[in-house]
Amino acid sequence: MSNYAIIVGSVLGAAEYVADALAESIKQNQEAVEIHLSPDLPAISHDAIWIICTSTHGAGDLPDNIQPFAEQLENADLSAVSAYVIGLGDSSYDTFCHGAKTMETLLIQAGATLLAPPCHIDVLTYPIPEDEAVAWFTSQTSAQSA
Ligand SMILES: Cc1cc2nc3c(=O)[nH]c(=O)nc-3n(C[C@H](O)[C@H](O)[C@H](O)COP(=O)(O)O)c2cc1C
Repeated sequence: MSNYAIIVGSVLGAAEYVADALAESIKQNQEAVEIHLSPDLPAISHDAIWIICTSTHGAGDLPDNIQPFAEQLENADLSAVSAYVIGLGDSSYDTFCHGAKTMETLLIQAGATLLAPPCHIDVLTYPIPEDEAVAWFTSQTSAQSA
């Protein structure tokens, strides 16, 4: 069983790079991780810690690849799930990181526990968002295990 499930929403690949970098960091700590690029709720363990890693496109929309998963969450019971949310966005949009905010709302409505306030990464400030994401995630997991 994986310790972590990274659930990716990406159009152009940046969130996928972030997921890959997070997975590398997790594996270095001898923990198991699965990346879900076409996430499907029944295939994702509720015992793993979920990391939702999504960008925003359109006018505050979720990427197409994660939209079916978002719909599955609408009627789900996630009371056994603990999760982190990492959003990628561009602050020149007034819908900055709305995709990640949508996922946060869905998780909470379904009863999941957020292990930390979401991390919203502005790609204008952090052109290499995976570095920022790994630094944030490492600080969160260190705080949890302290
Ligand atoms: C057509 C288009 C629409 C976008 N719309 C938004 C938006 O509404 N809000 C936001 O925060 N970022 C928006 N972005 C920025 C992307 O979320 C950002 O570039 C992100 O890094 C893309 O990640 P991805 O490659 O994983 O899809 C948009 C980017 C594009 C190209």
